[in-house]
Amino acid sequence: MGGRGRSRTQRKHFAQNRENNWKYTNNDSEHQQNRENTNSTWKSFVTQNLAFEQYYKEQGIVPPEEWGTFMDCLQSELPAAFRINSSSQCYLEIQAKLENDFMKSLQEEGTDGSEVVAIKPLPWYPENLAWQSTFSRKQLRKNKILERFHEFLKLQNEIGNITRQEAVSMVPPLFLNVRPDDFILDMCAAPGSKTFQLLEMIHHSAEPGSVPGGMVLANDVDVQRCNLLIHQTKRMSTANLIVTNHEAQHFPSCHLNRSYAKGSEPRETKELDIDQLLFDRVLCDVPCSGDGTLRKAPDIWRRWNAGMGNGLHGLQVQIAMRGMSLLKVGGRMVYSTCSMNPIENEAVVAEILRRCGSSVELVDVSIELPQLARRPGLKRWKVQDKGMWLTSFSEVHDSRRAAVVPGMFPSGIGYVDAPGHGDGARRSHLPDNGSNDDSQNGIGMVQDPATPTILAEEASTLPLERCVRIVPHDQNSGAFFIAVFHKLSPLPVIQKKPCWPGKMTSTGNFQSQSFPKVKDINADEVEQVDSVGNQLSEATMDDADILENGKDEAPLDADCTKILDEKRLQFEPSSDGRAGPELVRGRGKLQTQGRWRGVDPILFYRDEAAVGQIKAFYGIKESFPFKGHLIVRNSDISHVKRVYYVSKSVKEVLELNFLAGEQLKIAAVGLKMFERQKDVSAQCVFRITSEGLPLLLPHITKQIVYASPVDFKDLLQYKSIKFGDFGDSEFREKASKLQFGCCAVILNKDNKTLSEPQVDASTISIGCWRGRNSVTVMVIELDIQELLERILMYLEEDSDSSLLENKSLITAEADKIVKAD
Ligand SMILES: C[S@@+](CC[C@H](N)C(=O)[O-])C[C@H]1O[C@@H](n2cnc3c(N)ncnc32)[C@H](O)[C@@H]1O
Repeated sequence: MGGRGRSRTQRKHFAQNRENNWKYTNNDSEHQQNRENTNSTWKSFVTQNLAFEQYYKEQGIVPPEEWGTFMDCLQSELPAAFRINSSSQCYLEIQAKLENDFMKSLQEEGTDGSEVVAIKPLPWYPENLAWQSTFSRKQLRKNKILERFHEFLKLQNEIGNITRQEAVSMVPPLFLNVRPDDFILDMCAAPGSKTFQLLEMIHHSAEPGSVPGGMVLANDVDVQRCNLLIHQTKRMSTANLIVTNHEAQHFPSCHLNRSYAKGSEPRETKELDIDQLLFDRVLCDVPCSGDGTLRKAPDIWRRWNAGMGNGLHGLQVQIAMRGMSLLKVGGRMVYSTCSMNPIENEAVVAEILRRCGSSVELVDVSIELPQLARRPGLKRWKVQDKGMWLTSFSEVHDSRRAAVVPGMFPSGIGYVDAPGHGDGARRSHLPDNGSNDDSQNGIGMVQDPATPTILAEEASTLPLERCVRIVPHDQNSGAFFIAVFHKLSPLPVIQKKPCWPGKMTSTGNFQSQSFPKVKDINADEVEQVDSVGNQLSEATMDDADILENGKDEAPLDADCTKILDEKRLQFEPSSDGRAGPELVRGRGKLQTQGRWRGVDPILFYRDEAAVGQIKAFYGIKESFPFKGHLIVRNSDISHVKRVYYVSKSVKEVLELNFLAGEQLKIAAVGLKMFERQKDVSAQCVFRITSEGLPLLLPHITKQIVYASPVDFKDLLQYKSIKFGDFGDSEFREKASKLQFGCCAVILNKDNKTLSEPQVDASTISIGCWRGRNSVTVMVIELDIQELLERILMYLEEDSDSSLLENKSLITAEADKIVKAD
């Protein structure tokens, strides 16, 4: 399929098979025409919504002369985009394949005879790591000519070498300026594409076998989506991740509390580096109406209404405020949505600035990512409620004050009902943020109650132009909104202003109305929350609050490893990995993780004998931080099935969490490094997992054997080979001298004589099982397929004809696997 030398006829056929979704003209009548002839693949969806058009025209999110182009773009399918995982072993190979193979083979001939680029790196993404094609995902699936490229994307995505992700969704993590040692909180993380990106960033420059100093704590309220996130991030094989399941607006504080340590199992917590869980970077990619994804999810056209954004504003403010309180001084927080609605964007940013006052600044990022086309944030907008346009809170009818709050308006100014209200009497302003009167920022614009209110259209005096708006037609993408905050000092004690539905009384108190299950974010930080004006301090969470929050949460299926495990186990002899904690639950015993019922526990693995046996069997070097870094998820230590490895950073957070009374409800943590095997003849019952091997390999001195390219290929192809059938006598001899049990087979690319194990970034290795008479591969089919393809590529470069003879066999094997998948 495909290939560099594709003929002209093929190219024309290819051109006819796809829509021309990269060419736009500026002629408006043409646009109208285009819109009427909505492209065929979208016929099943209505791609119009008059309320949408009326709303955004009125909000002025693009100038009137661009409206046609904007709508045309929204009504066309989104080009597919993907990111190369820079921490993957073969990311340079993937880059080379895209540049040297697909970029050329997918080129299309333009109408004027010129070549049109079909895939290209996104110019604003560093190091050519992100790519965009001119085909939509649907076209990739359906178009025969794109089949080879599509198969490539699918395979690399599953393995974790690339992540298919909408281009603009890659932007927020870039604005976080992540460093390898950062502690990062991803507050609304599922399904996890940005979490994956954040992990890539902290792992980017890590040497093989080294663990970066930072960590990512990825949180989501939705259990099912949390499971997706865990599945997604498993492809990363990282020891630096914790996944939690909380409402972000109530994300717990973890404060060192020595009293919790009493009576619990002994922990190595004498010297904790941290005594409070705060983060260097916080990502608030909040739930939103999502109309920036219309090109990818056209069903939103049908569902869209202005109320969607209004309904989310309060929650978005709460989540962002909680994020801000968990951010370290000097840290950066990114607030983002895939919505175009100013109520979910600028209005939220303005409210954060008003609440945080001079503790926080909105960062001007105009010189960052210079190639990214963006527009400044809006300073003026209106609120639409029940079809009515409102320019200030004074216009909100009493009966609607539960739904429309002052913070939604550019000034953020609320009003109290003055005597005589209802018959057109004057209204006076309420203090917005008493202790943060910062006229430069436009904060605390408290008007003299005697001054008559001017009901002119409001404009914010906050520097909202620093926000980043990405509109679809600037670079043929989805729409996104991003705001970057810098925390300058601890959050001040401020007059708290409610943002949830409610009503101001004439005494200035706020009567909360129904906003079920959503407390004000600052509730976590104040002693009493029932009226405006409570004291706000830095993050402290009352334990009782957490218990209360936890009560009605659904039990979490913490063992999300099972999706992948089920695949893996098909090829792994004697594995008892299925007997996970969910089976224990099946027998009627509900696991508990501290205070969290239905969640598998987190325990440091302190079985000295077992840990010592693992260490001795694989000859794990003293220099490798091992003891104290192992975690199990089963309270019955005698039945440990999986052992997870955690980085120093994650270890610290876990230890702090224990000392804080297990505030965090942890769904997944660390890297699965060992798994128990049933084979009793093995000296060590724990095998090294495929995901654990790359990290451990540079640190083990035993159970390693080097294989020639031919023997390595044979192993992958036949899965199990008797000692006598290996071609290389040295390998045969060395393999037969290994102890029974798990071993690592390393590809000796150059057939060198190696006395010492040598591991670098290009080392290819697989986990195997040394049985009585044979060696058996313990790798899932998908990885086998990828490895076979890489070896094929390597053989292509090699001039040894005896190796080349095997090429067709390998290709056939790889094809067989693709088809079976
Ligand atoms: C825009 S999506 C996040 C996308 C994600 N950051 C990514 O890049 O893959 C919003 C997420 O917020 C979650 N969510 C909704 N309400 C939440 C809350 N109160 N606390 C935490 N997460 C919430 C949803 O389950 C959803 O997964």
